[in-house]
Amino acid sequence: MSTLTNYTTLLLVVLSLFLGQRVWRWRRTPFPPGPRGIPLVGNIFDLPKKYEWIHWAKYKDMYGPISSVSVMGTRIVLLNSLDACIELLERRSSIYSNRPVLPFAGEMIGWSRQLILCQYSDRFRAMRKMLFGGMGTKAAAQSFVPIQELETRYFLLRVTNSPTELLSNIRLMTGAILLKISHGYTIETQYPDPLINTINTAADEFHTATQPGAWLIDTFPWLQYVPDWMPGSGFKKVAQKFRKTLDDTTNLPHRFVEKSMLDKNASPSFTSALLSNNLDSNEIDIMKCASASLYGGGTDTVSATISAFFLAMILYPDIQRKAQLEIDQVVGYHRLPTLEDRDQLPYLNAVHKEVLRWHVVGPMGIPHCSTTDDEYEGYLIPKGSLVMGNAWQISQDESHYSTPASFMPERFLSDDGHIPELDPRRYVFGFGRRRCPGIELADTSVFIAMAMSLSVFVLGKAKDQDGFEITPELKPTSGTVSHPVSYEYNIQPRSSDTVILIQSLQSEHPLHPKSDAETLHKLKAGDGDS
Ligand code: HEM
Repeated sequence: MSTLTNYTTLLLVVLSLFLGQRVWRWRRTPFPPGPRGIPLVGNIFDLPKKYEWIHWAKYKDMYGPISSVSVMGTRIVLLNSLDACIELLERRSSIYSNRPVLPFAGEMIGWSRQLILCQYSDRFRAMRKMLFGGMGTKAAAQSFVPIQELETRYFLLRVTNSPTELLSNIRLMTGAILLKISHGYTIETQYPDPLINTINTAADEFHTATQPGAWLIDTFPWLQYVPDWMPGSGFKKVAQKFRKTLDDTTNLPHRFVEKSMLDKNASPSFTSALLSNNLDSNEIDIMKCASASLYGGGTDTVSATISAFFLAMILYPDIQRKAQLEIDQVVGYHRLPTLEDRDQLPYLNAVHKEVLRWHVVGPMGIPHCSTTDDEYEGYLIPKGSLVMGNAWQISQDESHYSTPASFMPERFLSDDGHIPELDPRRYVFGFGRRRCPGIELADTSVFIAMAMSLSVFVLGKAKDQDGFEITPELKPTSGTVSHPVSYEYNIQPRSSDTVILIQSLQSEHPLHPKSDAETLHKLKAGDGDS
């Protein structure tokens, strides 16, 4: 008994010393600098309403590469240098790989089961492992190149037939590629595809559900337990509706693959490859969410990058011509370029990098969340902080880039002893264990679209009613994924040779391949009956 008391006393002494030391540290170590907040709500009025990355980048001049604000008790840490991003989000990734807990979007609707909001856990690791094995390496991604090349050919045909629909056709191509890769699903191109409609609705609902401050339950999580009949509990109905859409985006395409495999007509895909491995029910659930993350993570980002590429070609016709000349010299005039030509197209590779740097489509990435207290450069980063790396700031950093405001692919070439500047793929895909799992697919999809499009089209400025050229501008939209605001353009076949080349595609590929929309409709209807 007395030994027990001694142990207890010892334990209490150690515990109080430990706590005392922590409180002492907390008192002594300041948070990363930032503007002074007001009681209770903190810096809520310092949060930017748009162009977050430009707003936060100004903090670098004011406070240095690491700064912070506090909103309703949560510390938001802003990293405005590549070194800080690498040190915290990569070298210390065991601490900085969580995502914020969002009671409404994450728990009530179910987004925390999907990769994007999944906590750093076994489920997260299992999803990332499946994605890495299925497409994370160059060799794995290689197996999807035929799909990317075929869908890009369809894109060329569609743009030729309806040149005013360039931007919507970019999105159609990207969606078609990703659903073919994830589930072997062929989208409908003549009327709105039912699967794409459902996924787009889920994306809109995600946006609504994750609006900061829009849902009281995110501040007071106990509200989820209020009974349905209570006034003010309408958010529960909204959550139920959004949850159904989210479940559909995960379950419907999965059932489509199961049915195609049973009918022995499944196209090879990420899902069908994993399903052949006799997974248990937990692994199947994880795999469904991993597959669903491909369209969700890839469509907007890849479309925005390709759209920025076309805009750059309109604004910089000399660069367009130089890239076309390089393609002509390597590929000739009688076939389309393929991914195999890539190593022989250094200038086009440089244009690709410059597009990624010129318009950073995920300028602030997705917030990481820290799981323990940490100290960096003499500042305390408390557990539960949201940590964001400003990729846009890095893209404009003069210590990495000469004249960063200019569109200058040459900066990435190694001709005549020139040392290439920092490859933007180092930071535009995020950092550490949360780094984008679709890098390889994004890299090849964008390159193929650039090479094939430049080989057959010439991009130029549109003209107004009086015949004057309209010069578009790069105006990014705000938000997690930033698109160039839509712009005017003129797109034409490059020459009579390219007209013949495009016509030959028409005879090789039907413009409207038979889609899987009908099967999906049936699966959806069956779902309604059950
Ligand atoms: C140019 C195209 C793309 C860009 C610029 C991009 C960028 C990013 C960035 C910045 C992140 C956040 C990383 C972080 O938190 O540190 C991310 C995450 C993610 N990306 Fe991409 N991405 C692109 C294409 C793709 C593609 C093609 C896919 C799927 C095939 C994809 C799937 C995802 C997923 C699922 C996540 C969440 C990862 C996680 O939370 O663990 N992305 N991406």
